[in-house]
Amino acid sequence: MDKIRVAAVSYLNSKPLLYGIKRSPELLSQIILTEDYPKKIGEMLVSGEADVGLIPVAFIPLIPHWQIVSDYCIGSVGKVETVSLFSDVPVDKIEKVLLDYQSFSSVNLCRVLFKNHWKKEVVFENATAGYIQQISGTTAGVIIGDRVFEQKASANCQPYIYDLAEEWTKFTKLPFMMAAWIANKKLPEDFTKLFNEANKTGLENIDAVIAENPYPLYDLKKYFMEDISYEITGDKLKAMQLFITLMQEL
Ligand SMILES: C=C(O[C@@H]1C=C(C(=O)O)C=C[C@H]1O)C(=O)O
Repeated sequence: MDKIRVAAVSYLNSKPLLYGIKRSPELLSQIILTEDYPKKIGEMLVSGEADVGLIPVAFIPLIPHWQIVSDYCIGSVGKVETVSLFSDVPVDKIEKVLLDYQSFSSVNLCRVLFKNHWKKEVVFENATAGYIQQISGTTAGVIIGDRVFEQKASANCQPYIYDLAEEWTKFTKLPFMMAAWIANKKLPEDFTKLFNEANKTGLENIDAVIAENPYPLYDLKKYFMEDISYEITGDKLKAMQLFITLMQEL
């Protein structure tokens, strides 16, 4: 059989899920693993360049035969820390929002929140690399992933930081699921079983995952154990459905 092409998010939040995959010779002999930023890997699943990916759930409507293939995801219950809207002014004064080119879920989440939660019209602009320098005055910006920690630590960090996962939970009383392992075709069951077990290995060995990824800007134990919520639950699936519905109404 051809190797299964697996695409994963290259951020810190995915390290616990990838830890066991990278340590399973049986799995590694069956796959080709690529790591990139979330929007890129979502596009790879849509175009058929990958068979399974830890992709932003906002891509689901673009994948006809999508299926979730693991019990684990990149999710949150309230605050997540790394899906943020940075601004010089409070949300009611924002006029324009630069949307992170690396994201597809959080940028759509931001639009859903402006319309339904903050009930405020603003101009959205799809940003390109370097956009973080343009966040200023009434122009805010969405930033996701490790760059949020960098921005918070930088001398020119904005005074207002809205955690979009927390705002979603305030709005819906639900958790959130930004990304999940999604396949664009049916995959062999013995593969998905092995894959799921490998996902769990890192979550059961968080100290080893942290030792392998030293990070000076944030407490990764808190990040992996309290901020990111990795298990897919009924409420996360409910949140995903609601999010996709609201996104399609934009
Ligand atoms: C919590 C996060 O969730 C991420 C946000 C995504 C998105 O906005 O499309 C996709 C994958 C996740 O890695 C993060 O990036 O820190």
